[in-house]
Amino acid sequence: MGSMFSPLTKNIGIDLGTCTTQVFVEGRGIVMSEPSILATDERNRKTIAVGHAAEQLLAKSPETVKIHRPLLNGVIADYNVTRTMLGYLLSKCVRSVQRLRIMVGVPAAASNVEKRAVMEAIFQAGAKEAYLIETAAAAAIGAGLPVYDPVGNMVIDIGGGTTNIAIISLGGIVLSRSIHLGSLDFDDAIKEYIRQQYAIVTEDSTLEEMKIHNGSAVLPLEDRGYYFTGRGIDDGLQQEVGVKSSEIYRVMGKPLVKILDLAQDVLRETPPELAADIMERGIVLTGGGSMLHGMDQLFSQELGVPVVLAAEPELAVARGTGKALHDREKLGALIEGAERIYRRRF
Ligand SMILES: Nc1ncnc2c1ncn2[C@@H]1O[C@H](COP(=O)(O)OP(=O)(O)OP(=O)(O)O)[C@@H](O)[C@H]1O
Repeated sequence: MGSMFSPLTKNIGIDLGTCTTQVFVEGRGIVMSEPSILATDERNRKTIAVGHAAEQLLAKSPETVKIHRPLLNGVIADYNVTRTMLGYLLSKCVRSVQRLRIMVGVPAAASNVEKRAVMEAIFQAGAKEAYLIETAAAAAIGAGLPVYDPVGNMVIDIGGGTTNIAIISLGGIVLSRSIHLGSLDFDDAIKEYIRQQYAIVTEDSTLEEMKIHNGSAVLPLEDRGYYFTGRGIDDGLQQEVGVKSSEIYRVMGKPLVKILDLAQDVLRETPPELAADIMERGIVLTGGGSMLHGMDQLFSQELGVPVVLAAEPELAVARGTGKALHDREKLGALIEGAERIYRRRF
């Protein structure tokens, strides 16, 4: 493998997320974090903006612009848009002459077809070598867990559209589960509540802000109000409403319970000697969704296990994919890879 030593080869880890795409370049760290959004001009179907720039267009919502969110529940929903978005984002991170070796995280529940689509998108975006790793394994590595040691490590990665849970030991996955449920489902639960309770509809960005600023996974000590404007369902008029933290806490309970149930199932199925390690060493939470206020406290209370939030939890998967690429010889069982044998133009 002479190419391994080529100075032009760049190891790149990507968290191709439902909400955010993050790029880790070996030697530089996280170089990009952009919303997984692409905008096209409807008149000629051309791409006009990607990431933050596309998000800004969304706010202005001109009629000639169509906004695409090519990922759903952690997997590719629109292949062509994903390929274009990835190619564009990568072109901003690396020089075209560089030989790219790329690793991307995929949920445990991704089908072979879904995995092939990710692999193909990586090649089409310019990679010479493409690798996949389960999202939760990448998160554990990115969070700095001792995944090679003969101890049980448990990680729960709560993203926008998926939650991935894994038990890792001796450089391999002992058990992993994923569910099509994440922090976007908290937004949906709040949206539905506001619609029913106040007969108001509001922007997705407002719902997200409400969740981040006033949401809580545990009963909030201080019941603060969040004031926002929305459009009345009956009269179409703008009106201001205040929603309390305790209301937001209550409506998020349903999706939260499903994530807790999955974590409980995983713990129940974990071999006893590894379960004992986890009871002692605790569980690590990663992913943007884990940053919800009180999430670690809730998991700890309900599972009866110490729980810690990783440092910069939203970056763990991207960091982990990059680190795993560097250690890919050691992590044979954890990753799938292929070298491009044909060249197509992006
Ligand atoms: N401080 C915060 N409190 C609560 N939620 C947050 C916070 N910060 C970010 N989030 C939520 O995290 C989610 C995005 O997390 P992340 O970037 O890990 O997901 P993703 O990787 O795009 O999704 P997936 O892994 O499901 O494909 C968003 O729904 C966002 O609202």
